[in-house]
Parts: sequence; structure tokens; C-alpha cells
Amino acid sequence: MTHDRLIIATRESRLALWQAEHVQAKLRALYPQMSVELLGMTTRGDQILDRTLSKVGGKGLFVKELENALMDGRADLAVHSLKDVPVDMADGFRLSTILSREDPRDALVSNTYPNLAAMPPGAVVGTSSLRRESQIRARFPHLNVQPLRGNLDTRLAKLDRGNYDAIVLAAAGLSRLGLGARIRCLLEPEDSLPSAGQGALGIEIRADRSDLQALFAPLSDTAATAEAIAERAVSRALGGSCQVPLAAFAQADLDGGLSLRALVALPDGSRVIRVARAGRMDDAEALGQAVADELLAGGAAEILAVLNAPDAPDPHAPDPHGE
Ligand SMILES: NCc1[nH]cc(CCC(=O)O)c1CC(=O)O
Repeated sequence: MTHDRLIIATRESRLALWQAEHVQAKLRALYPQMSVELLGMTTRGDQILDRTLSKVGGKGLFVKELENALMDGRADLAVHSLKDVPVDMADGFRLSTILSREDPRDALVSNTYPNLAAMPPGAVVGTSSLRRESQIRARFPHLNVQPLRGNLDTRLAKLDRGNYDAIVLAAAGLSRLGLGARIRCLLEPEDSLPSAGQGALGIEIRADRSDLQALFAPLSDTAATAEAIAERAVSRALGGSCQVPLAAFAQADLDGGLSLRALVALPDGSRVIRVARAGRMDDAEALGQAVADELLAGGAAEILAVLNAPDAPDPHAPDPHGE
């Protein structure tokens, strides 16, 4: 099949537009004859910013409208921050391509403190990610972790207004928006193990568009793909709920090896179950599954049972934006 024209469906936040434009530029460079355009859309997730998104549909809310555009042919592909893509894709869709990964670490932004260790008892750290919250509480129990919502610019504005002493964000999002200078320090994986897919971009297509799969193949990054497969296998095996503090971080090496670290925690940081294992890039899914099994056997099953119980306390309305 030949392609004269490709349409990229995208949300209209600054981060989403940057990501779509990044893929647009790569496709234009690969296929100079082709017209590659963006179709900007507002999703339900963008509209409902003041309510508990996990209750009205979770991460899927941000992709539904884009998927409708793919389904009825208004667009050919959608570009996502991989960590926002649900581990189980909606029927009829698939991730075709995972692009090279930027810095996967979390970053501390503060107008006062150079790092978390320098913050005094009671200092306020903003994050709405249960994954970040539980790890900060475990390592720095004297800090006061408070919810923080909104897109990147909104969150930085709240910090600058003095509502927080520091906030934690993904380094990749900040650098994509030209805000890398605001990073005071990067959090090492020992202090804040990243979320599955953090820092990577994924292209979503309709499952029947194998023509596009082939067309995008040159954009695919082998290491990032293996890492994402392993990390997402952990999330999938553990239920992928955004009510559960869960981190999964894989690193491929040049010899085809793949190391994977993952953790499941209680939101208050009083329990953190950690597993690390090494495997092979070409067996990434199995490595993720093995790590998930080891987590479950090591105490994660109890944590999941507590957090997924029907009467579990809602920690503070976790925000898919928070990841
Ligand atoms: N839902 C928010 C979101 N989705 C992707 C990123 C950052 C970029 C990335 O991790 O790829 C962020 C912001 C954040 O977590 O601070």
C-alpha cells in the first residue's frame, strides 16, 4: 500500500502537541514525499480536571476520542506518552511502535531545596502519583506529601505560588517542554523507581493497519521496546490499577541483556516490596511476568488485596495526570 498522507490524532496539551510534532518531524524526514498532518482533539480526560478521573474511566479517558478518530478513518495514528497508555489496549487497537526513550527518571523541582534529603521535617512535596508518594514517604517519612494536579504548566505554577516546597515530575516531560532548567535534581531509581513506560513514546494504530506497522518500523527502538514490554508485563500481571503504588523500570544493555526492577507499596510507605531480576531482551515479557510473580509471592498479593478491596480508603483521588 502506498501512502500520500498521514494524519496524527493528538490531544492539545503542550506535552501532547510536542510529542505529536516530534513524530510528525520524524515521519516527514523519513518520507519527504508524504504529507503528515496533525488533528488536534480535546478528550473527556482533558475536560474533567476537577473530579476523580479513576472513577469516571481512568487513563482510557485520554485515548478514547483519539481511538474514535482512528476507528472512523479521520486519523491514522495517535502518539502517546507510553506510561499513559493502558496496559490492555481497547479491542481493535494496538501499539505499533515504541520510540527511543528519554531520561526515564523522576525529577525534583523546587525554588528552595536542591534535593529531597535537604528538606526539613514538615516540608511540603507535591505529587498525585501514588507511586511517587509511597516511595517518598518510605525514604523520607518526615516530609509532608500533598496532592498536586493539572498539566505540567499548572503544576509548576502551583509550586511558584508557594503552595509546595518542592514537586516531583517526570524529567522527560520537563525537558520536552524546554523546562529542563527547572530540574534541581534527578531522583535515582533507588529513591523513586519510575513508572512503566516513563520517558518513552508509543504510536497507536488500528489493529488492522499492518501497512502502518511496516511504515513506522524505522522509528522503532529495540532497547526501548524490550524495556517497555518487560515493564508493561509487570503492570499487566499486577492488575494495572492506578489505585496501587506500582513501579517497573527495565534497562537493556548492549549484549542483549535486560535488567528489571519493580516495586509495589502501600501508599503511606509503610511497606515496599521490591524485586530485581536480570533476563534477556528477547524474552522481555517472561522477565516481566517472573518479576510480577516474585512480587506477588513476596507480599504484593496482600497489598493488592487491601488496596483493591471494595471498602479500601480512597487515598486522595489518584489522578491519571499524576502519572
Ligand atoms: N500524565 C502525565 C504525564 N504523562 C507523561 C509525562 C511525562 C513524560 C513521560 O513520562 O513520558 C507526564 C508528566 C509527569 O508525570 O510528570
